[in-house]
Amino acid sequence: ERDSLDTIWMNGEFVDWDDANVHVLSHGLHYGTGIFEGVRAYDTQEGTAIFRWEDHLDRFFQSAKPYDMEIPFSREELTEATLETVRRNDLKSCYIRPIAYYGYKSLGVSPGDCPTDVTIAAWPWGAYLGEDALKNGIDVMVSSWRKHASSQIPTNAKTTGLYVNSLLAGEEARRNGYQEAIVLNKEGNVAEGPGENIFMVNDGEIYTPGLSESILDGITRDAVITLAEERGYEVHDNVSISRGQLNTADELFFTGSAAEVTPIKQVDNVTIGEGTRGPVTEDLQQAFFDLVERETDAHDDWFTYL
Ligand SMILES: Cc1[nH+]cc(COP(=O)(O)O)c(CN[C@@H](CCC(=O)O)C(=O)O)c1O
Repeated sequence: ERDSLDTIWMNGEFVDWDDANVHVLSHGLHYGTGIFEGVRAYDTQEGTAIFRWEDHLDRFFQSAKPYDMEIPFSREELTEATLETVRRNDLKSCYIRPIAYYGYKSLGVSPGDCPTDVTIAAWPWGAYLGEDALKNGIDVMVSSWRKHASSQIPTNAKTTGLYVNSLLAGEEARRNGYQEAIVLNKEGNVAEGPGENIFMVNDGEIYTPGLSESILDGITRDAVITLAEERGYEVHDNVSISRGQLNTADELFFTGSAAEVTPIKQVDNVTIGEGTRGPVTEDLQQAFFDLVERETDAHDDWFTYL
Protein backbone atom coordinates (compact mmCIF):
# COMPACT_ATOMS: atom_id res chain seq x y z
CA GLU A 1 0.00 0.00 0.00
CA ARG A 2 1.52 3.37 -0.93
CA ASP A 3 0.29 6.87 -0.22
CA SER A 4 -1.25 8.76 -3.08
CA LEU A 5 1.70 11.18 -3.31
CA ASP A 6 3.87 8.46 -4.75
CA THR A 7 4.70 8.82 -8.38
CA ILE A 8 5.96 6.53 -11.13
CA TRP A 9 7.83 7.50 -14.29
CA MET A 10 6.03 6.17 -17.36
CA ASN A 11 7.36 6.81 -20.87
CA GLY A 12 8.77 10.18 -19.93
CA GLU A 13 5.97 11.41 -17.65
CA PHE A 14 5.48 11.16 -13.90
CA VAL A 15 2.07 9.72 -13.03
CA ASP A 16 0.43 9.08 -9.66
CA TRP A 17 1.03 5.60 -8.29
CA ASP A 18 -2.67 4.68 -8.60
CA ASP A 19 -2.85 5.89 -12.19
CA ALA A 20 0.20 3.94 -13.39
CA ASN A 21 -1.85 1.42 -15.41
CA VAL A 22 -1.40 -0.50 -18.64
CA HIS A 23 -3.89 -1.92 -21.16
CA VAL A 24 -4.86 -5.54 -20.51
CA LEU A 25 -3.97 -6.41 -24.08
CA SER A 26 -0.36 -5.26 -23.65
CA HIS A 27 1.98 -7.70 -25.38
CA GLY A 28 4.24 -8.04 -22.33
CA LEU A 29 1.36 -9.13 -20.10
CA HIS A 30 0.44 -11.96 -22.47
CA TYR A 31 3.85 -13.20 -23.56
CA GLY A 32 6.38 -12.26 -20.84
CA THR A 33 8.08 -9.89 -23.25
CA GLY A 34 9.57 -7.47 -20.81
CA ILE A 35 13.04 -6.84 -19.44
CA PHE A 36 13.72 -5.28 -16.09
CA GLU A 37 16.30 -4.33 -13.49
CA GLY A 38 16.37 -4.59 -9.70
CA VAL A 39 18.51 -1.86 -8.17
CA ARG A 40 19.07 -0.60 -4.63
CA ALA A 41 19.71 2.93 -3.45
CA TYR A 42 21.30 3.22 -0.02
CA ASP A 43 21.09 6.02 2.54
CA THR A 44 24.80 6.78 2.96
CA GLN A 45 26.75 9.42 4.87
CA GLU A 46 26.98 11.34 1.59
CA GLY A 47 23.24 11.03 1.02
CA THR A 48 21.24 8.61 -1.10
CA ALA A 49 23.40 6.63 -3.52
CA ILE A 50 22.33 4.16 -6.20
CA PHE A 51 24.57 1.09 -6.20
CA ARG A 52 26.20 0.28 -9.56
CA TRP A 53 23.59 2.14 -11.60
CA GLU A 54 25.78 2.23 -14.75
CA ASP A 55 26.18 -1.58 -14.63
CA HIS A 56 22.43 -2.06 -14.20
CA LEU A 57 21.84 0.32 -17.09
CA ASP A 58 24.29 -1.66 -19.24
CA ARG A 59 22.43 -4.86 -18.46
CA PHE A 60 19.05 -3.18 -19.08
CA PHE A 61 20.04 -2.37 -22.67
CA GLN A 62 21.75 -5.77 -23.13
CA SER A 63 18.63 -7.59 -21.93
CA ALA A 64 16.52 -5.93 -24.65
CA LYS A 65 18.72 -7.15 -27.48
CA PRO A 66 17.55 -10.79 -27.87
CA TYR A 67 13.98 -9.49 -28.30
CA ASP A 68 14.81 -6.82 -30.90
CA MET A 69 13.46 -4.38 -28.33
CA GLU A 70 14.55 -0.78 -28.94
CA ILE A 71 14.63 1.20 -25.70
CA PRO A 72 13.24 4.61 -26.78
CA PHE A 73 15.19 6.57 -24.15
CA SER A 74 18.90 7.30 -23.80
CA ARG A 75 21.06 6.27 -20.86
CA GLU A 76 21.10 9.89 -19.69
CA GLU A 77 17.30 10.18 -19.90
CA LEU A 78 16.85 6.96 -17.91
CA THR A 79 19.42 8.04 -15.34
CA GLU A 80 17.76 11.42 -14.80
CA ALA A 81 14.30 9.77 -14.69
CA THR A 82 15.53 7.32 -12.05
CA LEU A 83 17.16 9.98 -9.89
CA GLU A 84 14.02 12.12 -10.16
CA THR A 85 11.78 9.14 -9.29
CA VAL A 86 13.74 8.59 -6.07
CA ARG A 87 13.69 12.32 -5.28
CA ARG A 88 9.95 12.79 -5.95
CA ASN A 89 9.08 9.85 -3.70
CA ASP A 90 11.33 11.29 -1.03
CA LEU A 91 13.08 7.96 -0.56
CA LYS A 92 16.36 7.91 1.37
CA SER A 93 16.98 4.23 0.64
CA CYS A 94 14.86 2.17 -1.71
CA TYR A 95 14.52 -0.51 -4.32
CA ILE A 96 14.27 0.71 -7.90
CA ARG A 97 12.48 -1.26 -10.64
CA PRO A 98 12.97 -0.10 -14.22
CA ILE A 99 11.08 -2.18 -16.78
CA ALA A 100 10.74 -2.08 -20.57
CA TYR A 101 8.07 -4.18 -22.25
CA TYR A 102 6.20 -4.53 -25.51
CA GLY A 103 3.03 -2.50 -24.90
CA TYR A 104 -0.44 -2.25 -26.39
CA LYS A 105 -1.04 -2.30 -30.11
CA SER A 106 -1.72 -5.81 -31.41
CA LEU A 107 -1.48 -9.34 -30.14
CA GLY A 108 0.11 -12.41 -31.65
CA VAL A 109 3.53 -13.62 -30.53
CA SER A 110 5.35 -11.36 -32.92
CA PRO A 111 5.47 -7.92 -31.29
CA GLY A 112 4.95 -6.40 -34.72
CA ASP A 113 4.17 -2.71 -34.25
CA CYS A 114 3.74 -2.85 -30.46
CA PRO A 115 5.47 0.11 -28.76
CA THR A 116 8.24 -0.45 -26.24
CA ASP A 117 6.97 1.10 -23.01
CA VAL A 118 9.37 1.99 -20.22
CA THR A 119 8.51 2.71 -16.60
CA ILE A 120 10.58 3.28 -13.47
CA ALA A 121 9.21 2.81 -9.97
CA ALA A 122 10.87 2.94 -6.56
CA TRP A 123 9.73 1.84 -3.13
CA PRO A 124 11.17 0.94 0.29
CA TRP A 125 12.25 -2.72 0.42
CA GLY A 126 13.99 -4.13 3.50
CA ALA A 127 15.79 -7.47 3.75
CA TYR A 128 14.58 -9.55 0.79
CA LEU A 129 14.40 -12.79 2.78
CA GLY A 130 13.80 -11.14 6.18
CA GLU A 131 16.10 -9.47 8.73
CA ASP A 132 16.74 -12.72 10.57
CA ALA A 133 17.92 -14.28 7.29
CA LEU A 134 20.80 -11.86 6.95
CA LYS A 135 22.07 -12.68 10.43
CA ASN A 136 21.21 -16.35 10.91
CA GLY A 137 20.83 -17.70 7.38
CA ILE A 138 17.94 -19.47 5.68
CA ASP A 139 16.80 -23.01 5.03
CA VAL A 140 16.57 -23.85 1.34
CA MET A 141 15.67 -26.85 -0.77
CA VAL A 142 16.97 -27.99 -4.12
CA SER A 143 14.00 -27.50 -6.40
CA SER A 144 12.64 -30.26 -8.64
CA TRP A 145 12.34 -27.54 -11.31
CA ARG A 146 15.49 -27.03 -13.36
CA LYS A 147 16.78 -23.73 -14.66
CA HIS A 148 16.18 -23.46 -18.40
CA ALA A 149 19.37 -23.49 -20.42
CA SER A 150 20.68 -20.20 -21.73
CA SER A 151 20.32 -21.76 -25.20
CA GLN A 152 16.57 -22.05 -24.55
CA ILE A 153 15.97 -18.56 -23.10
CA PRO A 154 18.95 -16.25 -22.63
CA THR A 155 19.58 -16.34 -18.86
CA ASN A 156 21.91 -13.34 -19.16
CA ALA A 157 18.90 -11.21 -20.17
CA LYS A 158 16.75 -10.25 -17.19
CA THR A 159 13.49 -11.16 -18.89
CA THR A 160 10.14 -10.91 -17.11
CA GLY A 161 8.89 -14.18 -18.64
CA LEU A 162 11.83 -16.11 -17.13
CA TYR A 163 10.51 -15.55 -13.65
CA VAL A 164 7.81 -18.18 -13.97
CA ASN A 165 10.73 -20.63 -13.69
CA SER A 166 11.84 -18.77 -10.55
CA LEU A 167 8.28 -18.77 -9.19
CA LEU A 168 7.86 -22.52 -9.75
CA ALA A 169 11.09 -23.22 -7.85
CA GLY A 170 10.62 -20.69 -5.07
CA GLU A 171 6.99 -21.55 -4.42
CA GLU A 172 7.81 -25.27 -4.34
CA ALA A 173 10.36 -24.48 -1.61
CA ARG A 174 7.97 -22.32 0.41
CA ARG A 175 5.14 -24.85 -0.03
CA ASN A 176 7.50 -27.36 1.59
CA GLY A 177 8.41 -25.15 4.51
CA TYR A 178 11.70 -23.73 3.21
CA GLN A 179 12.45 -20.07 2.66
CA GLU A 180 13.99 -20.26 -0.80
CA ALA A 181 15.09 -22.71 -3.50
CA ILE A 182 18.38 -23.61 -5.11
CA VAL A 183 17.86 -24.29 -8.82
CA LEU A 184 20.03 -26.77 -10.71
CA ASN A 185 20.62 -26.34 -14.45
CA LYS A 186 19.59 -28.95 -16.99
CA GLU A 187 22.99 -30.68 -16.55
CA GLY A 188 22.07 -31.11 -12.87
CA ASN A 189 24.78 -28.75 -11.61
CA VAL A 190 24.07 -25.80 -9.33
CA ALA A 191 22.88 -22.69 -11.20
CA GLU A 192 21.55 -20.12 -8.76
CA GLY A 193 18.53 -19.17 -6.68
CA PRO A 194 15.21 -18.01 -8.16
CA GLY A 195 16.33 -14.41 -7.68
CA GLU A 196 19.90 -14.72 -6.46
CA ASN A 197 23.37 -15.97 -7.39
CA ILE A 198 24.94 -18.56 -5.11
CA PHE A 199 28.42 -18.85 -3.55
CA MET A 200 30.13 -21.75 -1.79
CA VAL A 201 33.06 -21.60 0.65
CA ASN A 202 35.38 -24.61 1.12
CA ASP A 203 38.63 -24.58 3.13
CA GLY A 204 38.62 -20.79 3.02
CA GLU A 205 38.36 -20.61 -0.77
CA ILE A 206 35.31 -19.18 -2.56
CA TYR A 207 33.46 -20.75 -5.49
CA THR A 208 30.55 -19.55 -7.61
CA PRO A 209 29.06 -21.05 -10.80
CA GLY A 210 30.48 -19.63 -14.01
CA LEU A 211 28.35 -17.57 -16.40
CA SER A 212 28.05 -20.60 -18.70
CA GLU A 213 26.06 -22.46 -16.03
CA SER A 214 22.83 -20.74 -17.24
CA ILE A 215 22.82 -18.03 -14.58
CA LEU A 216 22.23 -14.29 -14.52
CA ASP A 217 25.44 -12.28 -14.67
CA GLY A 218 24.81 -10.83 -11.22
CA ILE A 219 26.10 -7.39 -10.32
CA THR A 220 26.16 -8.21 -6.61
CA ARG A 221 28.00 -11.45 -7.54
CA ASP A 222 30.59 -9.35 -9.35
CA ALA A 223 30.88 -6.91 -6.42
CA VAL A 224 31.32 -9.72 -3.86
CA ILE A 225 33.98 -11.40 -6.05
CA THR A 226 35.87 -8.08 -6.11
CA LEU A 227 35.51 -7.55 -2.36
CA ALA A 228 36.64 -11.14 -1.68
CA GLU A 229 39.74 -10.81 -3.89
CA GLU A 230 40.58 -7.49 -2.22
CA ARG A 231 40.50 -9.34 1.10
CA GLY A 232 42.91 -11.93 -0.19
CA TYR A 233 40.48 -14.79 -0.72
CA GLU A 234 41.09 -17.21 -3.57
CA VAL A 235 37.94 -16.90 -5.75
CA HIS A 236 36.97 -19.50 -8.37
CA ASP A 237 34.23 -17.76 -10.37
CA ASN A 238 34.00 -20.02 -13.37
CA VAL A 239 33.30 -23.46 -11.95
CA SER A 240 30.55 -26.05 -12.07
CA ILE A 241 29.28 -26.92 -8.60
CA SER A 242 27.62 -30.34 -8.38
CA ARG A 243 24.52 -30.96 -6.37
CA GLY A 244 26.54 -33.19 -4.02
CA GLN A 245 28.98 -30.41 -3.23
CA LEU A 246 26.16 -28.44 -1.59
CA ASN A 247 26.00 -30.96 1.27
CA THR A 248 29.73 -30.87 1.96
CA ALA A 249 30.17 -27.10 1.67
CA ASP A 250 31.67 -25.29 4.68
CA GLU A 251 29.46 -22.27 3.86
CA LEU A 252 26.86 -21.23 1.29
CA PHE A 253 25.32 -17.83 0.62
CA PHE A 254 23.11 -16.03 -1.88
CA THR A 255 23.85 -12.63 -3.42
CA GLY A 256 21.52 -10.25 -5.25
CA SER A 257 20.38 -6.64 -5.37
CA ALA A 258 17.33 -7.60 -3.33
CA ALA A 259 18.96 -10.47 -1.36
CA GLU A 260 22.22 -8.55 -0.76
CA VAL A 261 24.34 -11.24 1.01
CA THR A 262 22.11 -13.90 2.60
CA PRO A 263 23.68 -16.93 4.33
CA ILE A 264 22.26 -20.41 3.72
CA LYS A 265 22.29 -22.65 6.80
CA GLN A 266 20.49 -25.78 5.62
CA VAL A 267 19.93 -27.45 2.27
CA ASP A 268 17.13 -30.05 2.26
CA ASN A 269 17.48 -30.23 6.06
CA VAL A 270 21.22 -30.96 5.81
CA THR A 271 23.10 -28.52 8.04
CA ILE A 272 25.73 -26.47 6.24
CA GLY A 273 28.88 -25.90 8.29
CA GLU A 274 27.85 -24.88 11.80
CA GLY A 275 24.25 -24.31 10.76
CA THR A 276 24.45 -20.54 10.83
CA ARG A 277 26.14 -17.67 9.01
CA GLY A 278 29.70 -18.85 8.32
CA PRO A 279 32.81 -16.76 9.13
CA VAL A 280 33.75 -16.04 5.51
CA THR A 281 30.13 -15.21 4.70
CA GLU A 282 30.03 -12.83 7.66
CA ASP A 283 33.29 -11.20 6.58
CA LEU A 284 32.01 -10.64 3.03
CA GLN A 285 28.55 -9.58 4.21
CA GLN A 286 30.14 -6.98 6.50
CA ALA A 287 32.39 -5.80 3.68
CA PHE A 288 29.35 -5.50 1.39
CA PHE A 289 27.29 -3.49 3.87
CA ASP A 290 30.26 -1.28 4.81
CA LEU A 291 30.67 -0.62 1.10
CA VAL A 292 27.03 0.19 0.24
CA GLU A 293 26.54 2.26 3.38
CA ARG A 294 29.77 4.10 2.43
CA GLU A 295 31.56 3.29 5.68
CA THR A 296 34.51 3.06 3.29
CA ASP A 297 35.37 5.32 0.34
CA ALA A 298 36.39 2.33 -1.79
CA HIS A 299 34.77 1.90 -5.22
CA ASP A 300 33.16 5.33 -5.15
CA ASP A 301 32.69 4.95 -8.91
CA TRP A 302 30.11 2.26 -8.11
CA PHE A 303 27.80 4.89 -6.63
CA THR A 304 25.51 7.40 -8.31
CA TYR A 305 24.55 10.05 -5.77
CA LEU A 306 21.13 11.67 -5.91
C1 LIG B 1 17.71 -15.12 -11.48
C2 LIG B 1 18.57 -14.10 -10.76
N1 LIG B 1 19.86 -14.42 -10.51
C3 LIG B 1 20.68 -13.54 -9.85
C4 LIG B 1 20.22 -12.31 -9.42
C5 LIG B 1 21.21 -11.36 -8.74
O1 LIG B 1 21.58 -10.37 -9.69
P1 LIG B 1 22.05 -8.92 -9.21
O2 LIG B 1 20.83 -8.25 -8.64
O3 LIG B 1 22.53 -8.24 -10.45
O4 LIG B 1 23.13 -9.10 -8.17
C6 LIG B 1 18.87 -11.93 -9.66
C7 LIG B 1 18.37 -10.57 -9.21
N2 LIG B 1 16.99 -10.64 -8.74
C8 LIG B 1 16.30 -9.37 -8.72
C9 LIG B 1 14.80 -9.57 -8.67
C10 LIG B 1 14.27 -10.00 -7.33
C11 LIG B 1 12.75 -10.09 -7.35
O5 LIG B 1 12.21 -10.77 -6.46
O6 LIG B 1 12.11 -9.49 -8.24
C12 LIG B 1 16.81 -8.47 -7.60
O7 LIG B 1 17.60 -8.95 -6.73
O8 LIG B 1 16.46 -7.27 -7.63
C13 LIG B 1 18.05 -12.83 -10.36
O9 LIG B 1 16.75 -12.53 -10.64
